[in-house]
Amino acid sequence: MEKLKSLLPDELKRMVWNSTVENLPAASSSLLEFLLNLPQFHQMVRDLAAPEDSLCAKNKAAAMELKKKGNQCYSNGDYAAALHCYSQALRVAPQEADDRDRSLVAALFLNRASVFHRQGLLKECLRDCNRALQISPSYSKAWYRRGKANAALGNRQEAILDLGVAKDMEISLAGKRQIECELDMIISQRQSASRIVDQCSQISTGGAGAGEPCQSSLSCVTTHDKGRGMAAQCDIPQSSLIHKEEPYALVILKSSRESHCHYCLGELPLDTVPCLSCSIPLYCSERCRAQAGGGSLVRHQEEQRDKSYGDSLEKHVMEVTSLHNSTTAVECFPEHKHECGGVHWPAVLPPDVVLAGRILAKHLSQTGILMNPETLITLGFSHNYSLIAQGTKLEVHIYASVLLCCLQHALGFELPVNAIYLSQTVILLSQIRVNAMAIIHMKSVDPRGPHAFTSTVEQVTVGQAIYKTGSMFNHSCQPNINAYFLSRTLFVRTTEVVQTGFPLELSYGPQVGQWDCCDRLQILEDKYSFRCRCSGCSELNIADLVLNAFHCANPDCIGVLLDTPVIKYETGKLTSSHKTSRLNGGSEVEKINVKSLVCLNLMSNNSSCHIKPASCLNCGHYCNLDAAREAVDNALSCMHSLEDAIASKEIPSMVLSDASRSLGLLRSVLHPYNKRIAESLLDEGKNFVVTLDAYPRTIGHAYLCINYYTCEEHLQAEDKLAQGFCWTGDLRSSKGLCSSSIKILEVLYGNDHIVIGYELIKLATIQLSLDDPEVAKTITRLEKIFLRYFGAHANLVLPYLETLKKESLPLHRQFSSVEI
Ligand SMILES: C[S@@+](CC[C@H](N)C(=O)[O-])C[C@H]1O[C@@H](n2cnc3c(N)ncnc32)[C@H](O)[C@@H]1O
Repeated sequence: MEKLKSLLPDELKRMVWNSTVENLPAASSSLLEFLLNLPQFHQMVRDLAAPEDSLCAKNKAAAMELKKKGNQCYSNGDYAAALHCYSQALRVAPQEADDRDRSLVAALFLNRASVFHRQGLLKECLRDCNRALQISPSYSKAWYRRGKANAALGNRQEAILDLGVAKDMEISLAGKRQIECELDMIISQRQSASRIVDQCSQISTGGAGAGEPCQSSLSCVTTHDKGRGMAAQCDIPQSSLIHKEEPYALVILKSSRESHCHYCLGELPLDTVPCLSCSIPLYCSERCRAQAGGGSLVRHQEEQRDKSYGDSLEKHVMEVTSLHNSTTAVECFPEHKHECGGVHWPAVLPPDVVLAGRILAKHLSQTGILMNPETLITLGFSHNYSLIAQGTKLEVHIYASVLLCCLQHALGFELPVNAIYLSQTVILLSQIRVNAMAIIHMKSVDPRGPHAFTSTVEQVTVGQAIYKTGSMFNHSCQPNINAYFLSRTLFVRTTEVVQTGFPLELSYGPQVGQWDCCDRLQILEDKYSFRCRCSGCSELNIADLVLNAFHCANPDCIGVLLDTPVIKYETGKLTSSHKTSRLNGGSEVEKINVKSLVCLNLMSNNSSCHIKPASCLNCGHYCNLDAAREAVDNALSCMHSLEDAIASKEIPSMVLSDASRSLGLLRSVLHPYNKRIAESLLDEGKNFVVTLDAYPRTIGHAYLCINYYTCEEHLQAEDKLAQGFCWTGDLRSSKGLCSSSIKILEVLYGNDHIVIGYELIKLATIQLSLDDPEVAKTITRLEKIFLRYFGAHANLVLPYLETLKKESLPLHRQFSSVEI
């Protein structure tokens, strides 16, 4: 990209930089003319789109090498390494490749099944046997392995049938005898059968609450300040499911490519299913692969059935080896199909460019030839082209040109590369910038796993997608709806009662309580190019006043001292409207800060009255803010040392006591609800990814929730200390700090905000570790908050909730039992 940019003449760059929607075709025409005459551009497109030069194509030699390596690892008992080799081999093995007259792919599936069997992963073993048998129905070893896995799973009847087929197919006498022994053993066991369920069918068919109907009470309205948006057509109760939608187009993010299914975005199982024509995507099941356009298994050419079995065996063979039983046709757009076959571009281009390619391909497949390029704009999304920064504009143009040429390789000349289509693709990319939604999943903890408490629980952005109706919801920093995802499906739920005609607005990211007004406005302008006009940014609210405030110099006064930028934004609100928004936190907050708000309101009504920086809004006391800032910087550097110590998993007691002192200092200089007391000093939860096997279970337990919470922006200074105390085993101190951080969050966000829910998870796990019966109350409150945000889907979104509930039951009973 940089190389191409550097080759463009300055005049052309200026033309693109200064282009508007109106003169876009002229700029596109000049750019395209230049690029199409540039050998480097053609080379780049060839590198990305020509399958013959691609490293992403299937490669039999590489697959054979990996198979050999896998076999060595298997013989040495290194099953994890063998599994890795076989999975990699499956990724690059061509479907039609043979290995000693047997399908190479079938042999690899069977080898991987053997590894799973050794590792006790019987369902994975069974699925891989099925795959081997669908390609090679007469693979006796695969029938044998299937029989053994079914027997171990207690599926006695299936096992008997499998081994019956294996025995019939086995040529050697010794082999037949061994199978007979197995059969006798199984027949003598009396266990009931159960079939295994497809990996992601639970989500796609529902699971608890997934069948919940939507309230069809939305209408699309237009306002002068926010454009189109959604509003309530009638009064909608809190926690109602108001919208459910499949994506128009979706792309997985690079960071999740090796860990999540490229279609449903669920976490990948160990028995991954690769694309059959290229080595890029991985799927969790054949069904997802078929839906994405990654192809379906085909029967190996040598597999001529010249043998017939008895009736029951015949039926069994047909059922197991049928190529269609796992990929029942589901109506969908095969979104990977056009970019498959070993081309590089889906692996190299940024996700929003790949997403644009998927949208174009879908549009083309639905409408036939793109006769009228104007129809692209009528996809109906708003865009921010004229507001994009100059440098970014140039990149958008070059990416659009590359994408069009790559797509033409796949789709042929139905997709012409000309100025009109380039302009449309540029607009499409600007639409994606404004309308694409980040698909966020919570990384689940398997409560049944042997290391349940060693897993981290965090929010992971796994994909980016366009939802046609979902994109119509406007933003508010004080949202009244919550958007979340199960698999790739978008769900939208009200988080409060919404009256008829009121706008239904979600948060695009920043919320009141999380950042102050100035930061929120900046983020929204940078990312979405709009000036937010929500209630949070136009009406006074407690959180915006206290987030960056200092403590009054008079220790007995609880009024706020504001810095100059905050004063600018807060008084700006007053001139535009004289309203006071939610007083989060109820009576306590009103007591503390209502005076400040009244003071601000008075000033707004009296133009001769000005808010003075560094003077308390309550009592007028002056404070030296420079000295206060210096003290804060020193305290924060101690907190950073604690953060480093936690990351290195060794916390010297000095660091912990310095951090405790610093917290005291922060509390004396900053307003009690200042963001920096509450703010995360850590980036993400990644520093906390630790194996807790080495730690006592109680600490591990308490620690889990901390991992969880670090995904949030706001990890309190108290939180940091709470982590430190967890590590040193001082769970009581940890619990105290956690409780005070909840109090701050209640003021900033309101009592039942999801952020409080995340913090309560942490409190509950600490309480569980302490055998504290109060945990019952914490979990009841936690459930109420999750119900508000996720309704009946709460347990699907965060399966860990169920684990917590189960763990707390004994304590709950103890707490509620009658004294005798
Ligand atoms: C995802 S679209 C929402 C639908 C859009 N209003 C439309 O007419 O298509 C995002 C765009 O809506 C507008 N918008 C959304 N929330 C807004 C807000 N709080 N204040 C001002 N404009 C907003 C901005 O133009 C933003 O780029």
